Amino acid sequence: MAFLELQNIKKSYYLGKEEFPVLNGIDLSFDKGEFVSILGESGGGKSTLMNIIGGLDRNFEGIVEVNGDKLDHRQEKKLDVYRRETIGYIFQSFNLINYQTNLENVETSLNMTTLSAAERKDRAKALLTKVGLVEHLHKYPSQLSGGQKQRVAIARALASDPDIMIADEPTGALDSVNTTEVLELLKQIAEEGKLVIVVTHSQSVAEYGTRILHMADGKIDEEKYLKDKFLVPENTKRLTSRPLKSSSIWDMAFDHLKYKKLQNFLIILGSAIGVFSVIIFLGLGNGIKGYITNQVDALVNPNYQSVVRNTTKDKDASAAERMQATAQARATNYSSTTMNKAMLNRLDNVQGVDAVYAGGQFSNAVFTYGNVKSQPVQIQSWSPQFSKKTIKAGHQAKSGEVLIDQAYAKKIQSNYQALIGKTISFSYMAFDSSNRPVVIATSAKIAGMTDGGQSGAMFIQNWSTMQNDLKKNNAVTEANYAAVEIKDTKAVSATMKRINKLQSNGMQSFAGVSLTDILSTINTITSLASYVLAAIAGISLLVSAIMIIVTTYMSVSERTREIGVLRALGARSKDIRGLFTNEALLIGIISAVVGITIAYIGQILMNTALNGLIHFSIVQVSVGNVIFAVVISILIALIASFVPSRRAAKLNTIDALAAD
Ligand SMILES: Nc1ncnc2c1ncn2[C@@H]1O[C@H](COP(=O)(O)OP(=O)(O)OP(=O)(O)O)[C@@H](O)[C@H]1O
Repeated sequence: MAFLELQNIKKSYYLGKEEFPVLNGIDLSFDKGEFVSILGESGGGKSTLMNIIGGLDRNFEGIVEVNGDKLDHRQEKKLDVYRRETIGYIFQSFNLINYQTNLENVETSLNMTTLSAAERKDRAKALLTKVGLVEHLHKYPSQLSGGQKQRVAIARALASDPDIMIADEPTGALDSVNTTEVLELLKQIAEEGKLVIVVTHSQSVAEYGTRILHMADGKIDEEKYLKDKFLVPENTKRLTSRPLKSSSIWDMAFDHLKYKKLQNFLIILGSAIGVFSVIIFLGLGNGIKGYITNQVDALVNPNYQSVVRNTTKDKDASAAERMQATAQARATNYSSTTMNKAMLNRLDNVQGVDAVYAGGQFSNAVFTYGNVKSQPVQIQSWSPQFSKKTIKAGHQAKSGEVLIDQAYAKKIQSNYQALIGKTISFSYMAFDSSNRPVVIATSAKIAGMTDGGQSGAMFIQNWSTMQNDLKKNNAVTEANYAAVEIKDTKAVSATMKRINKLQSNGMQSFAGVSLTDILSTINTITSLASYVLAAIAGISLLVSAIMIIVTTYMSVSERTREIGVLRALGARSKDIRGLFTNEALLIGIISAVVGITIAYIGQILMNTALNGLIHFSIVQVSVGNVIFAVVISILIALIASFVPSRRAAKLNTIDALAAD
């Protein structure tokens, strides 16, 4: 029984419904050790027959039997294995992979065997030595002559130790010297016991073989035996094949990435800028939120909240609106705004409230030192709600003392701290029990200076000192606001809600805005703004996605032949998809790393630059932000490469090999 048998092979091409028969029933048998040349007119069907023998063409009629086993052309996986183990291809136009060295080209075929890395390297070197290219191992195909390229291709075809070597016009692009050298190599391969089938137009090339077949009109019309077939050595050690290793697919993707340096550098730069901007905006959002919280914490203690008596009947008014109404009512109907003991006790009994501190706030206070008058300001009693950090010089106001605003103190004299201990006069407006205005004109020792920052100027006395002045002038001494202490920071919001719900005579009793709520609103707005900015920055990621799509498409078209060669060597369609997906993934990963690095440097630079101004790290990139950016970058690369990689994987091998 022959090693390779073709029985009644028929093949037609169709143009619409019109049939163009190419092979009209071919019966042939081949043995190992034969060197068979196929001659024939152009368009006679030689290449078509080769593709069928080589397991590239699946649409034909008839039977191909190899070593007694029928080859099932419907099973793609089996054909992949068949090409990997049994067939070696040599093409007229060499079809070497241009971004791999000669050694790597041969190794690519060996990467589909179970040999170890060292064994693969040794075998690739030995094969290139055998074809006379030991000095050119690390050169690229573009650095070789045509004859040398074809010898690399022969070494690659031999790498997996196939039984059948198919060469379609292997000398078509070579001069006579190189032709002889290549034919000698092919003859040597046949002598080693392989079946060599060569398609040629040249009678002299055909004469090299052991048998000549002539094709015309899709049939073998002549067959001539020139010599005996070569003896097949027995028990030759065979290589075991395996699918292309995934590490090799990564290596190839990386090699191609390096080969197209400039193009990929630009894409990576574009994507990295996108990643950088997204991270920086998210980090800026964190920083601004942190900054606001920090600023507010520096001014007020979140565990103390201001509460005033409610004066409006409008139940739908927000707590802030009701507080505003009370502030206005102080000037027109003062007695409606004061809180007596019973009211303060009521507050104290609210679940979550740990203590209640009564206090007073009066507007239209004017301070006078020498002839330096202040603007009309508010004077208020010290509340535990205030942060001690607001006192910039001196100490808290004790009995008979007052804390004055630092900016005003500076206006009085430049060495303003020398004012501590000096007496200052001031007046403010209060009310008597009949709601008539009473001017409190008094004086106090300056205890120190405050800086209210964003919340404005702060003039502060202790409540009992203020009450004394009020009493002396027959003004109402009841509190007009209270600070409630809520020790459990998490309970602040809920406790304030309870206070706002308390009612008497059908209207709410109190009004109080939780600073925590305001803060969380501000923080929500800041987060939103930073997400919007990050999303805008994300547009550049979209652009990079488009760039990846375009380059992967371009890459697929440029590398169509490479795809064909890899398939002919036995790579599976999913290996081809992996090749392009991996390259896009590498771009995504490198972009993320570069983007994160620039963002990290940017964060340091921006924080250093702004630290003098705000004493706060305004960009605070979190680990979560970084992970988010990496995931987005990789996802975009994956999604962008999805369609082009699939297209590459689905390419028909014969068409791919015929690509220009
Ligand atoms: N994909 C295809 N679609 C339609 N017709 C095709 C296709 N491929 C090949 N043919 C036709 O099939 C016939 C045989 O082509 P094939 O390439 O096998 O011939 P060949 O003998 O190898 O020719 P040459 O010596 O010029 O390479 C030709 O007439 C060709 O036009």
